[in-house]
Amino acid sequence: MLEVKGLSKHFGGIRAVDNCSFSAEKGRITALIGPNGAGKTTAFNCISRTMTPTAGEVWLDGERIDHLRPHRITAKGLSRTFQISRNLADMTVLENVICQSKISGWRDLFKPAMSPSEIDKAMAILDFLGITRIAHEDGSNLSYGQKKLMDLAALLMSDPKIILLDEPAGGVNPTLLEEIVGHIRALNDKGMTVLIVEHNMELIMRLSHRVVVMAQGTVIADGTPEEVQKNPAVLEAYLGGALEDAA
Ligand SMILES: Nc1ncnc2c1ncn2[C@@H]1O[C@H](COP(=O)(O)OP(=O)(O)OP(=O)(O)O)[C@@H](O)[C@H]1O
Repeated sequence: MLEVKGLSKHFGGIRAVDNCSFSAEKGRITALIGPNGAGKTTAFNCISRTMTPTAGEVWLDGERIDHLRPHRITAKGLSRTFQISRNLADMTVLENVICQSKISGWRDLFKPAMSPSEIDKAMAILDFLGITRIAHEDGSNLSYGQKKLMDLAALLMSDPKIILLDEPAGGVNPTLLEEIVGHIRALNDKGMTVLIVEHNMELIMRLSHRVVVMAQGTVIADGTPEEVQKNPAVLEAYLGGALEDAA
């Protein structure tokens, strides 16, 4: 279980994340939603320690992890994707998957580029995601959606027990979106804990077991998809009524 306690990240006078507490239960899919600028990505950055929090604690399976460096957090079993796909220039998908998964600790940079066991593992992951056909494609030739799948493959190389997905469906066509949903479900069925930031409300409402809602840096609601959809504070935060439309 991932527990976030009193997490804050301030940028000068901007309280991007302000005393937030929530958890992602083991084996469940938890969504972190909220309007633009609510602080979701900043919270992800603090949890995965790509940013140093101003205050607060992050616990993973009873162990405090907020003081650890990102590669140590990955080694503890927490991995994340980024909103913008990361793609290493002039590398194939297979090379990207292996190398991206290595950019976690500087010592790894001195290991041989790709060991046979890593290639086997990466190919098995590409197979699971149904993208072995693009294994030897140049990463820069991929569609936006294929890059999202490549990122997911790189994430799985570290054998995570919890994955943080930052907008996995953003900018993806409807067919691929269903594929990505299927993969997230399949991973969750295998016991993987998922914390997901996503703007696609319809997707969030049918995929998540639990939804945490942020607005202006704070948690304003936390409950089942049905509960948060009816919550007046949530509807107020989404002034356009996007949640009602998704219901
Ligand atoms: N490095 C930074 N320096 C200053 N302000 C920042 C920085 N990163 C984020 N912010 C501000 O913090 C607030 C929260 O941003 P954040 O990106 O975490 O929100 P979000 O909920 O992920 O938004 P979106 O859904 O649009 O991606 C915003 O006001 C943003 O402008």
